[in-house]
Amino acid sequence: MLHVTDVKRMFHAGGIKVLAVNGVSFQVDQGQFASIVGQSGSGKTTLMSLLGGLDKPTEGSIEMDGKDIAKMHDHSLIGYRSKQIGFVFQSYNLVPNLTAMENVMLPMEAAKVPVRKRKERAVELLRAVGFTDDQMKRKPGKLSGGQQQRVAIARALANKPSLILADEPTGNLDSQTGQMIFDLLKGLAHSQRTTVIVVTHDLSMARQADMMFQLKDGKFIEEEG
Ligand SMILES: Nc1ncnc2c1ncn2[C@@H]1O[C@H](COP(=O)(O)OP(=O)(O)OP(=O)(O)O)[C@@H](O)[C@H]1O
Repeated sequence: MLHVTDVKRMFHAGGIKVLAVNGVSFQVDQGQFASIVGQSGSGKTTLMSLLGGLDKPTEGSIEMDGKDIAKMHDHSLIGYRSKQIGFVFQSYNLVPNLTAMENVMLPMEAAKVPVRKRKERAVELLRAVGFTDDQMKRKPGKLSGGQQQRVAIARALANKPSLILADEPTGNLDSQTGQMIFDLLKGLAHSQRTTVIVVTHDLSMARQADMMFQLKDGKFIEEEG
């Protein structure tokens, strides 16, 4: 379903050319849980931006269900992002003055899902990430980091995306909570048949994915370390 072929992304910084992504190819099937691991500056965030349609490659193709997003115009990319991609960030990015329920309902409101359906789906998703009815009514400030990330994951799933992109989703969590979030994402990839790609710099976590890609200087390398 996701087919990336020889993707490059070059930046010009102060007269110097930087190949942040330098010829990356891979394929991930529906419902697979993949990890991208690499040190700081290896090109992880740049690659995720390209996959999420937030940036365009200098060369190469990124086919999602047969459509090359590298060739899409800006208005089609906006549609691609809102309908097909769910984003999960290191810093959760929840709206602080909305409850967990309301945060999960927000993307459905943007997609014009009827109110009753929004509520039903938000409850279903929050239960799937382990929330009780009482916790659903709390605002982010009254939830732990791990719980906030669970809300963010439920929100990312709201519009039934084909692909979830999670950039360092466990980066702000202690190792035990981080492992639980990682397991949750893996379980959801399989149970909801949503492809999940997680970026991490934690090799031991990355190894637990169905497939692991190791980035170094913008290229995939054979596993090391
Ligand atoms: N907008 C930009 N302009 C110029 N250079 C950039 C730009 N974005 C990224 N780079 C360069 O591309 C390389 C890859 O950066 P990127 O942010 O993708 O790495 P990363 O693996 O996500 O790092 P980190 O783990 O620190 O977030 C780095 O050398 C970076 O300086």
